[in-house]
Amino acid sequence: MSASPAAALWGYTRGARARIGCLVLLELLSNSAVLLQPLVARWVLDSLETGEGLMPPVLLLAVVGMSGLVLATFSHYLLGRLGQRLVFDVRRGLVGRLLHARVDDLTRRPVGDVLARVGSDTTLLQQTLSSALVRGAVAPLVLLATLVLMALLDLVLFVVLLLVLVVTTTAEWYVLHRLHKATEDAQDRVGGMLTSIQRVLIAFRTVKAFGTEASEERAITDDARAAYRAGVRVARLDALVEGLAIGALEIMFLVVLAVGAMRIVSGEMQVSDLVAFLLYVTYLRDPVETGSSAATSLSEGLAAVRRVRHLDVLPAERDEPVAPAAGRVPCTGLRLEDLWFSHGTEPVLRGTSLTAEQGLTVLVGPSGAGKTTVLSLIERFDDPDRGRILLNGEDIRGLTRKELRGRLAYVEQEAPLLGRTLREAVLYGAPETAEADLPEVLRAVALDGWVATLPDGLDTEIGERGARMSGGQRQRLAVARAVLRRAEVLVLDEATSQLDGRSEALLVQELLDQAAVRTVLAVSHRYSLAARADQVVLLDQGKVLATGTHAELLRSQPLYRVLAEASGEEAPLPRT
Ligand SMILES: Nc1ncnc2c1ncn2[C@@H]1O[C@H](COP(=O)(O)OP(=O)(O)OP(=O)(O)O)[C@@H](O)[C@H]1O
Repeated sequence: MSASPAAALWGYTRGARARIGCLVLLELLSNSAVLLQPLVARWVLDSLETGEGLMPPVLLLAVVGMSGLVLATFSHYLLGRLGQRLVFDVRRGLVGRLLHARVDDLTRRPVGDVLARVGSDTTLLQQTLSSALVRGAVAPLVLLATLVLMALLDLVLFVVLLLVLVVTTTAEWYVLHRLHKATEDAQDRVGGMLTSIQRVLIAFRTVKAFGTEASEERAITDDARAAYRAGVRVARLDALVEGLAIGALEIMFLVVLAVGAMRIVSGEMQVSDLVAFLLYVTYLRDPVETGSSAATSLSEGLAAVRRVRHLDVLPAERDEPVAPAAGRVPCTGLRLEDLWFSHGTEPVLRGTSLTAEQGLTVLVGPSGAGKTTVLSLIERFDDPDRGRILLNGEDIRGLTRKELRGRLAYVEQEAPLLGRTLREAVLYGAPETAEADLPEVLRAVALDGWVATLPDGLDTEIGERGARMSGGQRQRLAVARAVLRRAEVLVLDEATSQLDGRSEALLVQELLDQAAVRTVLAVSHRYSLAARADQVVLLDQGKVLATGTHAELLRSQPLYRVLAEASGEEAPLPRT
């Protein structure tokens, strides 16, 4: 967040500066054509008075007018295209940042707010990065040229006009400063509203079940109202800026007309000079309006940049190996040695050590014991503060994250699915899988029967009527997806929590089959899985209390017995 918003905004134009330069030239050309017109009009009027031929000045006026029009139209199109291109570049950069961010950095942000920053804030930037930059650069030059031409036409009128200009411009800058703050506030409020909507959408069933539609509606409406009020404030200040700009020109026109008329009466000025001067006064409107709308857009853009930068500076996960080449340790599977980890000040893991070799290891423990945290460290979503993790004898910090994750297959707690169709969802992460392998894996997770009932089978779109998936079906598909990766280690977080007895029995069997050829580490509250495991590790308050079989832990660990009994599953072994 070190660069100022203005520097960051300028940074976004990298790669397009030559195009911006060409557009500035094009705009200067089209404005020059416009600025020539009053002088040619004066020539027309003088020709009328002196009786010289009218044709040359009228023809020149037409040519100059047409050239200005063509150049302005072309420039308008090119500016629009440039804006789209620059916003595309910003969005592409942001998407890259988001996807390479650290899990914790991104998941702690409300999704709605992230969406607002990537969506509406970047849309605001579009205008700023094209029209505002180019026209904002050209407008002062055009204004200067107009003023110089006016000064050459009549110095007294010019001084009068300058006084009005200074007063109104000062007022306009003051309002612009307030507009800048108001815009930032309005964008923040839109982000807040989207966050509230996202919260409700995620827990929509709970909202219905608890009958809280009305209170949620009130809360979101309050957010929407706050966004509305902030937007109205922006509109008010925007209108004020616009009004000041137009009002200033009206006053200038009247003052110039009055003073000019007096000067004609006293013989100090020609009528054709006053007409040309008045034309320049009307032309003043253009660079002043363009300048003020460029300033407005720049102000909005800077507010947007500030919000976009919050995402744009998200540090990426480092992906180079960080451990010194300490050499291999003779062990297989996963070995966790004395892991310490904290999210803040309080450690979540306090010297966790465990070994999971080929076979099924089930990690159990009370809620908040640190089970998911252990899996996060194995996947290197985070690195431990102390201790190390070995994968088949190698310190995982000696592997790139990509390499490490390629050797693991992970099923996260909510088992979210990615992909448009069921086929894409199951092949996610293993797209090279042969079509012939799919029936077997679907059978293994007991989804073959359900898929057979769908008219479009695996091509059924997820989320559409035909494929509304239950939590259990989603979990089974997530396990199938992980199995297809044929990784060295299968890591599962509560992968059987939503299954009925029959599907669970099938899935447990599949996990046992997997455990016959690879290391399977499963966090589970289901003691039916623990009962079939090669070993069970009991974690409590970030420490391993005991390791053994289900029967051994039932006998020796009161906490394990309490947890097993509380799960309400099949009766534990007799106590000693
Ligand atoms: N991103 C985070 N920031 C701060 N604290 C966190 C974060 N993630 C987890 N924690 C805390 O770390 C502790 C361990 O959480 P973890 O999710 O590992 O427990 P768990 O054993 O998997 O629990 P459960 O069985 O309920 O899923 C909890 O106290 C939790 O509140």
